[in-house]
Amino acid sequence: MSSFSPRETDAINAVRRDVAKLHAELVKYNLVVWTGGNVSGRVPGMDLFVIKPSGVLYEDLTPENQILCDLDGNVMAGTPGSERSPSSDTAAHAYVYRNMPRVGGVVHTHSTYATAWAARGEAIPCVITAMADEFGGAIPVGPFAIIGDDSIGRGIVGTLTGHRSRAVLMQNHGPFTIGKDARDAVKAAVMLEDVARTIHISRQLGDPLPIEQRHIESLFDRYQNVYGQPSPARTGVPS
Ligand SMILES: O=C(CO)[C@@H](O)[C@@H](O)COP(=O)(O)O
Repeated sequence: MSSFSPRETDAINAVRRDVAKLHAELVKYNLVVWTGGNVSGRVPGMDLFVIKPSGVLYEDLTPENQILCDLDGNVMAGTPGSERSPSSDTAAHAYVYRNMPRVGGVVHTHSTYATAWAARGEAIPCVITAMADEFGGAIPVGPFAIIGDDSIGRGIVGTLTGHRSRAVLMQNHGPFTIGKDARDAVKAAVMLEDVARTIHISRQLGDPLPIEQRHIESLFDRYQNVYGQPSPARTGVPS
């Protein structure tokens, strides 16, 4: 039986709420069919993460039936949801959290266009400014890996460590995305599918034109550091 302080319990429950709610975004943006995707979130300050239960329909997901795991992917006994099996990809998510300490969220989908690129084992070239903004360059391909052990996680970490992209196309399988938190990882999955579709269509019409690296650099820097509303970190003003 796991026991946590009130502060730890609050932190866990906040991630449970976020992760449960964020699965609806996968449906909203047509990134999944049936139960074919998953979201997880690291619990800040704890060696724990929350992930969806395997095979449960998105409309049935609640904060209480999310599953709390340690960074080895073991379910924390006696915690809400622990009576169910965690996502099939729990080992992959856990491997990412163990080996990429700045990652706070992981998402996996089989979104159509990104998965079509993954089936070809082809990186998505950075030929539109939206990709430069969000990913800072091409979307890389990770190795073919069978679900069930650390293989997929090793492929994600091996591909994305030191890479600006928050998305990787696991060959013959589909996209995995990472972020500073679960919401950021979901955003990466949404934006990935959008650029995968656009560039696929462009390729049907001809050869897309490359963007000079210096322009990719300036676009990425602007989007990551200027775009949107001033953040408290930049202004010190609480939101
Ligand atoms: O890709 C796969 C299986 O190959 C899984 O991620 C997908 O079916 C979702 O499984 P879970 O419901 O998260 O266990």
